[in-house]
Amino acid sequence: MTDLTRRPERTALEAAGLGVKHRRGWALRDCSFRLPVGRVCALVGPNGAGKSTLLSLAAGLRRPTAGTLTVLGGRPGEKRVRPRIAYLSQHKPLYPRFTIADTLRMGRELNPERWDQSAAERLVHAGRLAPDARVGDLSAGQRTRVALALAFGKTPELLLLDEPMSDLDPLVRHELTAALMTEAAERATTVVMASHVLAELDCVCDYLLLVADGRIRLAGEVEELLAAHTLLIGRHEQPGPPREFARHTVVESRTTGRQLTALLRPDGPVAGAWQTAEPSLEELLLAHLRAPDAPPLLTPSAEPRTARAAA
Ligand SMILES: Nc1ncnc2c1ncn2[C@@H]1O[C@H](COP(=O)(O)OP(=O)(O)OP(=O)(O)O)[C@@H](O)[C@H]1O
Repeated sequence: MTDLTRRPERTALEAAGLGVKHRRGWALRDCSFRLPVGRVCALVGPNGAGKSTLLSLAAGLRRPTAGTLTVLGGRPGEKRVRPRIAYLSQHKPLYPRFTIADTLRMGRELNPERWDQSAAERLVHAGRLAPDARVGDLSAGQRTRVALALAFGKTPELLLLDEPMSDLDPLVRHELTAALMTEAAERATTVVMASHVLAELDCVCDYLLLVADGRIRLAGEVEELLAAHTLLIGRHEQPGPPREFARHTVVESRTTGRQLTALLRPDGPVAGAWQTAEPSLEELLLAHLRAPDAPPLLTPSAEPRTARAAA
């Protein structure tokens, strides 16, 4: 029976045929995906894959060369969208002459309707930073904390973070990740977080966008993407992949001595005497990063609705 009380999931980001061309080539090409609201999404890919380009498009800082990107139902950067987004770029620009208190005051004045002073201060206090300390005198990690405080204080519906934790020590990284998760859960904030630290994404993100060479390779719920793959280990002495794999999608297959390890997207049961397991998120990502030509996979919630409507 159809549940009529169930509202369709709203969309935080939707790309259709999205492309960005720089002087030397395409940074993003023919990207189509959807990110539903309320997800914590890892944005993963090798250096130069197009992650920062995608985030800066979503923040309204640059325009696509081709296709469209919709953010919270509007155009990136437009007046009704901009106040609902916080974007922390890799460079975390802050005014070095401002004190921390000045910086938070600026946040309050620029976002009078949404500002949450206590959310911003909680983060500053947890780092034992003095409000009268000058931003220019802080370490890189301390500046990251202040930049995150500014982003949290804005109480965004969509938080775009470009490698936010890269210059933090492990303890602070842990603490700030926990704070981020608490704030996101309390307000049902959608978070998109570009990161290279694969092991740390596992417990944090429930959605994944994998970009490689400017194209979307994987998109969707982490659980569904993991469940669609199987890791196989077993004895294999012939050259090339085993014949039993022919009807399945082989993402990656490696042989060390007589042992074969493969990541498959199986189409039914896999014949043969293999040890099988569901991959960890890190195993899934590493295999796809090593095999950029593997066919892309989008789960149903990550399929753009505009494309479906047009079909
Ligand atoms: N302003 C620019 N002018 C010319 N090319 C650019 C510009 N910005 C990015 N690019 C190119 O676009 C591609 C994607 O860059 P982008 O910074 O989006 O990648 P990334 O995935 O964020 O990489 P990283 O993990 O190293 O931060 C790269 O080839 C880069 O050289």
